[in-house]
Amino acid sequence: MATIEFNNVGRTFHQGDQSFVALKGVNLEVGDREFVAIVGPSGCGKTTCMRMAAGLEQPSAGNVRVDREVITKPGPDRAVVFQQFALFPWKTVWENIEFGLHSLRVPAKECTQRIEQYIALMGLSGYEKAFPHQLSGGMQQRVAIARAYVLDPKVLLMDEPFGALDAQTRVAMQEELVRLARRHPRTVLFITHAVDEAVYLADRVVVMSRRPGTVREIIDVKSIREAEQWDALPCIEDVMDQPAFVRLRTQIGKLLREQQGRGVH
Ligand SMILES: Nc1ncnc2c1ncn2[C@@H]1O[C@H](COP(=O)(O)OP(=O)(O)OP(=O)(O)O)[C@@H](O)[C@H]1O
Repeated sequence: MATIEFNNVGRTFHQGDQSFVALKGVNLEVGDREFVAIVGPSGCGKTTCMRMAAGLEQPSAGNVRVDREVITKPGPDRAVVFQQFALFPWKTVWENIEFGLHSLRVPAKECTQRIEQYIALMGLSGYEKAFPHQLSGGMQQRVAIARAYVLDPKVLLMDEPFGALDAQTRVAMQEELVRLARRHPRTVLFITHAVDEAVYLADRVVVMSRRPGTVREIIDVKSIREAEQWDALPCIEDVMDQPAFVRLRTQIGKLLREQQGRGVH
C-alpha cells in the first residue's frame, strides 16, 4: 500500500526582500499503484511538487504525505528519476543498478537476482560491464529506471525522465515504461511537458494552472484505456491513433493552452 497526498500545499520562495508564491492550495491524492502524470505551463511548480514528495524541499504551507506519513526528508521508500540520468560515470551498468541496494542491506543473493531481473526487463543484457559513456542516452536512461525499480520503492517519482532523449528513443522508452508499469504496478508521479506521453502512460493526468501553480483539472484516462483495451494494441502509434486517445489529447492540450495564457481562438 503506497499513496501520495498533497494536502493544501503551498510554496513561497524568497529572494532578497522579494518573495513570490510558486504553489498555492495544491490538493492531490495518488492512489496505491496508480500512475499519475502532471502537465502544466513552464514554471508552474511541477518540479517543486516532485522535490517536496522526494523530501528534498519543504512546503511553506500544508504537507505532503506518503502512506499518511508527513515527508520531511528523502527516504528509501521513494526513488527519483530525473531528466539527467545522473549515473555514476566510474561505475559499470551492474554497479550503478546495485548501488542503492547496498544501503538497503538487501542480502547478496537477492541483490543479484533483482539486478539480473531488471537488466533483462530493460533490455540491458550483455551491457552489465559497460560504463555509462559507452551507452546511448536511451540506454543510460534505462539504467536509471532499472536503478530506481530495483530498489522496489513504494513510490517512484519521475521528473521528465525522457526529456533529454531523441524522438525515436523516447517512443521506445515510453513503450518500455508502459510494459514495466503494467507488469509491476507502482505508485508513480510523473512530470512531463508532452501531453501525448501523459495520456499514453498515466491512469490520470493532472493539469496545473500557471503561477501560482495549483491543480486546475484532473482527467481520468484509465477507464477509457481499459474500456478500449489500449494495452492489447501492438504499439504506441496504434494507441495514439485511437479516436478516444486523440480526444483526450485535444482536451488536455486545450486546457494547457488556456493555462499558458494562449487561449484557443
Ligand atoms: N530554490 C528556488 N528559489 C527561488 N525560486 C525557485 C526555486 N525553485 C524554483 N523556483 C521558482 O519556482 C517556480 C516553479 O519552479 P519549478 O521548477 O517547480 O517549475 P516547473 O513547473 O517544474 O517548470 P518547468 O516546466 O519549466 O521545468 C519557478 O518560477 C522557479 O523559478
